[in-house]
Amino acid sequence: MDQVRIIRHPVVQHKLTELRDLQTPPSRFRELLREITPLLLYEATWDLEVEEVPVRTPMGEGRGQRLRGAVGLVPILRAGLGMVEGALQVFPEAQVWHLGLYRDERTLQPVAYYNRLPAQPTVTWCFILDPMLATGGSAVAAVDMVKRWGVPHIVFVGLIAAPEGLERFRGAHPDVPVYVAAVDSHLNPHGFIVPGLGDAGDRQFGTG
Ligand SMILES: O=P(O)(O)OC[C@H]1O[C@H](OP(=O)(O)OP(=O)(O)O)[C@H](O)[C@@H]1O
Ligand SMILES: O=c1cc[nH]c(=O)[nH]1
Ligand SMILES: [Mg+2]
Repeated sequence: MDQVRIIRHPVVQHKLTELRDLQTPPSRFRELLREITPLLLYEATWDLEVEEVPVRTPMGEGRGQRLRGAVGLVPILRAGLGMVEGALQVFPEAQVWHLGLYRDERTLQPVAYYNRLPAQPTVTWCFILDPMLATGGSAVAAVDMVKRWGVPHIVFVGLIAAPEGLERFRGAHPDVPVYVAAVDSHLNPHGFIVPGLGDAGDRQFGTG
């Protein structure tokens, strides 16, 4: 399987275009991010395992399927926070484990500032949520942390990736699938995705 999947669904692309638009204010940006995340997860969850179970309907006995294994959502602060609510609509019982990473503006290296993952893994599947994969440093660092935690199945779910970042990510974690709505042209000299959408954290929270 190609480990990078671009979700080209028309509804996803419609919402992504509004997210990119510099006129979109933070309130609408947050709403769009909440709306688009379940659509991304729909595609990113095809490989989840199920088990056959009996089900009693008002009309009698039937057979059904139930998801197997606990799901963890791992938003990368800050921007990944905006994807949590939409992801919880898909997995209301998921555990949410936050990772705090920011990119040093000068070196573009990720700096970890929050990680309360317990010693032992508590989930089987882990969906790492971050709208932007630019140089790939933050995504690689997040997967490093989740792998050290010991989760067997890890998937990265984002909105926009840069080709440079995807190459770096594939080099570091070829086993981890990446689902995004777009792969853009390139990174500018400051490490921003072009055309991208700007700083996803600032656009959500009205900062910067
Ligand atoms: O692929 P990279 O080059 O590592 O860049 C991507 C990272 O940059 C953004 O976070 P940022 O550092 O702006 O932190 P913030 O979400 O707190 O604004 C974004 O949400 C990613 O985490
Ligand atoms: O374009 C970019 C690059 C990194 N982080 C963002 O939020 N946007
Ligand atoms: Mg930011």
